[in-house]
Amino acid sequence: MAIKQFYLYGSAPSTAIDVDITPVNTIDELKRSIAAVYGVVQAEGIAFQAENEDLPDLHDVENASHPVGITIDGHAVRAVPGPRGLPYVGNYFEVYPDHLGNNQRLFEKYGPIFKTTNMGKTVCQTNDPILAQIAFTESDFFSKEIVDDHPLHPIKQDAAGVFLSDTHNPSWKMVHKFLPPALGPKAVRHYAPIMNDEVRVSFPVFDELSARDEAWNPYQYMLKLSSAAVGKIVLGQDFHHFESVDTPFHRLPLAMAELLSINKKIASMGQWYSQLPFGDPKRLRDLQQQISDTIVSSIHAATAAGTEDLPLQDAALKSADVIDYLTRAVDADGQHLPVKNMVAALTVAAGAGFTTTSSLLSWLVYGLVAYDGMQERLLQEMVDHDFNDDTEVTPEMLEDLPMLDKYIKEMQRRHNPSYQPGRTAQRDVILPGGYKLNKGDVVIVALHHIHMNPKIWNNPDLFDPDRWDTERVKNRGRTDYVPFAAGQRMCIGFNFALQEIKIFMCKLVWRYRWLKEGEPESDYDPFFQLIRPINLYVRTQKRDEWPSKSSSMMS
Ligand code: HEM
Repeated sequence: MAIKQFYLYGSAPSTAIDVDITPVNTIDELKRSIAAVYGVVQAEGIAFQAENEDLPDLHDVENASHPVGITIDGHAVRAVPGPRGLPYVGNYFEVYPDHLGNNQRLFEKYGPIFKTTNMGKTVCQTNDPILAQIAFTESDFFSKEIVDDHPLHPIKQDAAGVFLSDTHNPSWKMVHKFLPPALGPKAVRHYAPIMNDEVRVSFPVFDELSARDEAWNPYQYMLKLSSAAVGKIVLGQDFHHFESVDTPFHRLPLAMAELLSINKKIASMGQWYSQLPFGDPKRLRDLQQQISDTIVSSIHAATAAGTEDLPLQDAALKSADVIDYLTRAVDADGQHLPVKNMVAALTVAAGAGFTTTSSLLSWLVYGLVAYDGMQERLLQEMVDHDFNDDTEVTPEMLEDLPMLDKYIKEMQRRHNPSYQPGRTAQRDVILPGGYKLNKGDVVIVALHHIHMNPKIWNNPDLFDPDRWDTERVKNRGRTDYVPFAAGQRMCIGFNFALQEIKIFMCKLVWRYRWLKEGEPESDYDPFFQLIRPINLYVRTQKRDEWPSKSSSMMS
């Protein structure tokens, strides 16, 4: 038996442990064995050395007379760097309120991964696409496990299966079997008419706002619009959001938006705060109950309709809405999704559905008034495709609107609503670059900062939809652009979101001219769980003329 002593370079040689290298025949096999012992994610990054001499071949390692040091990508193995914190609050005042700006500064100072502690919660953040890909891949190394330090911990809910529960919880597998077919590309196509109707219903209100010629805050109305669509398509409910300019919000979207806002605050304040029996934590629990009660009533109403059971894929195409789908859909064993999972999953799908799309729609409106020429180019594309006031926007039409597509892609690069999907180390792990994590450490894939990483994106601050036509962007890496995350726990609603947003944008850009009111404020709301614009005001004018077709389209 050939036993050699190995240690992680960067630690003292006295920490070396015995490893039996008898079964190993090549240097690559040795690297793989060592990777398995130490949890090195990419074995090919391993190199060996002793007494500051490189040991490139197997026989060099075999003949070494001292403990063999292990380096990763030419680096010593090191803890994830980060700023020193203050007692109790940690790095809170260094990160908040401008967490996007401050985290950018920390990436510039510490490199592709850094660690901060805020009020007792410690997370690592990465803006590196390779590290992101490793974290996003459900594996022996990482999983979505919502531990105490995870940003979703205050609203963790096992029964939800999706979004708010651990991948290892059996409810994830269960809900993930039932919910995605209802949000897959085919199912979403059959919701296009409802999406057209929802935006049409909003016209009298936007007409009235245009006639008043007053400045208004688009977020409130985009929230009304996107929650109305999700209310109809996911929950089968009419929220009556567009009866007049001042119609109040339905209590369900209001409760969900408040819940997210409170969660962001609780998550940034730490574990002790979430345990309080009064104040924000109590309000959070009350809101959760209120939302669940409303959804239970919707399920009862759908079940009372007594429709036939159908296999998952058929149910997805024949159901009137997602709630109708879930009450009818049965799996290969003829089983329904249990009601407790149904309530929680519907709550999550509805909440995830409209909070994200309302923020993105608001940024898209922001782009119409902030970025020169965008509105004109989007309108021209519709003119060239023979749009008119009554055009029913179909999924087929959307496939042939490249400007709209790249405008939305660029907006999700520059101002994506979601920014902090977290994954948890399942064992002690050594990442490329030699960064060592302990089991239970949380890595946040900083979506905004990947999208703003100058190593990936030329001139990342510049809003430039045409970059999507360049070879560099077309040939980008798999995790260079991840607005919906990646891997098994990525967004299952992205088909829904993109179709809805495209239909709404077509209709709203066709019908209204969007005008700047003051200097558009690109600042985001630092106290919201998602990135949404704050203090954005616009005015609209109902269009009464449109440009002519481009000359290239005349023939
Ligand atoms: C612009 C719109 C949207 C964005 C940017 C977005 C983004 C994301 C991201 C980043 C995740 C991963 C979260 C994590 O890993 O912790 C996610 C998950 C999810 N999203 Fe979306 N989303 C959008 C719209 C929607 C819509 C419209 C729906 C449903 C109607 C939806 C339903 C979900 C669900 C259920 C999950 C959890 C999947 C799972 O846990 O396996 N999303 N979304």
